[in-house]
Amino acid sequence: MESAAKVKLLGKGSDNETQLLEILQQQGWQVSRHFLFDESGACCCHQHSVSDGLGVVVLDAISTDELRRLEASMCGIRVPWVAVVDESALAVSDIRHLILDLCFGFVTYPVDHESLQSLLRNAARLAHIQHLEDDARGADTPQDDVSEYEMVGTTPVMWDLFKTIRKVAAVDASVCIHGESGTGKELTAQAIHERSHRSSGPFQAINCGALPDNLIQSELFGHEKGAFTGAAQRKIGRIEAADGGILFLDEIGDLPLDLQVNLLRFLETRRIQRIGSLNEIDVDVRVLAATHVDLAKAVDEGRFREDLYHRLNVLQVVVPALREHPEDIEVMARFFFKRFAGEKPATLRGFSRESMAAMRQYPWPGNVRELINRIRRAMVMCEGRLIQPDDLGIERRRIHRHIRTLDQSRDRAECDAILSALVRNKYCINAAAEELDISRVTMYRLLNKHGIPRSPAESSSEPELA
Ligand SMILES: Nc1ncnc2c1ncn2[C@@H]1O[C@H](COP(=O)(O)OP(=O)(O)OP(=O)(O)O)[C@@H](O)[C@H]1O
Repeated sequence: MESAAKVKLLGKGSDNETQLLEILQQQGWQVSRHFLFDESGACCCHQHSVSDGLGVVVLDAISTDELRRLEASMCGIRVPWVAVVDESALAVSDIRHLILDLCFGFVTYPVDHESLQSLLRNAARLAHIQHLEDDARGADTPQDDVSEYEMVGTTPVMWDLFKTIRKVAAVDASVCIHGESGTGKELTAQAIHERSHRSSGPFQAINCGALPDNLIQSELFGHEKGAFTGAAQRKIGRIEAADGGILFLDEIGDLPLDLQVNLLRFLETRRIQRIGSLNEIDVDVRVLAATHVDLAKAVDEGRFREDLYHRLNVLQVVVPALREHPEDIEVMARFFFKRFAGEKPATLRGFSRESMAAMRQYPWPGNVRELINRIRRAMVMCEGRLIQPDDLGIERRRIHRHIRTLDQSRDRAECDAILSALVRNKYCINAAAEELDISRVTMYRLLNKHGIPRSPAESSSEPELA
């Protein structure tokens, strides 16, 4: 634990620091003193980091902007931080957050020598067991917890989805689940299954786009031994295996046309014939299908049978894209953080505010699946205490930062309101303007002012605010 006796004292060069330096030296700590910010205003505490010591950060006369830079920098340093702060500064929420999120503890002026000594000793002990823990941690197994099928969402669009799931689960008709890739279509199908009277029966899922044409027939309907070359054993198909339960046909738009005929026949007769068999078998299965393509268009273009479309599309469920409910991102992020907590380093505590802001503004082309992947990777790779935008692989320059004045705050609120209205109205500018109760002309002026894209396709170059 000797190495933990090293203390880095960081501040803006105040007299308080000079006194602290003397106190710490008297107490026997090996102290080195450093400036928090360089001449350009960049926070340089990471330049002075030690992997085996303690950090004392003096939060005297520090602006909101400096706090943000400090937070980002401290996050990347795995040492226990002790803050020294004026009692009055605890009224500032940014300072409170920095202490709560990143510090082991804090002391206020006038500094009580004994309290500081005991705080630092405890911090040093914590650093010591942290090292032991880090050394002991091998390859943890991923933790897929019991809430695997739990759907998270607190926004009106998600409440609508939950309501629809409950209604649809109560009946036995076919359902077509529409939604972009990774939005949660399969999870929706599982939720319908769980809430339906078939919940004690099987849930069989098959991705119609993932199997070669020659295999999908036997995968769906099964085959008898010797039915074709390579059919060494009898195989029960997914439809038969789902007897008494639910068959989930993902990417139904990819089902080859000849198999669409067979599926339609099954839906009409509720009977199947294994390949190579002359017998028909009664099967009691409810079919849920999912698609990320516009099936009605596929019908118009002759790629999907109209009769099958109507058979499957008795009830519809639309799963919203993540960008349509960005307000859910925070709660989802925390949910997935908990789910994969077993894979994270012990020091990692959560997300920085910058990363939360970045996630809210990112367009999420891969939806919830992409959110999960980015969070999971960030949790494994992050070396600091809070996940930063870089850990998530989301570009920092796209994030709204450094708000200094009331005007800038208003600008940001205006920009956020316009973006949300556009997303809610699927980028229909008239509808968004109407919702915001402004004219089209004003809407265009504001779009130009904030550099907001006029269509989702343009949204990869998001606006940047001061
Ligand atoms: N609302 C949600 N709450 C919690 N987890 C979710 C939610 N929506 C989706 N997920 C998770 O996101 C991942 C992707 O969901 P799912 O596989 O259901 O999407 P999908 O739309 O079927 O994808 P694809 O189009 O690729 O088939 C899964 O791990 C799922 O558990």
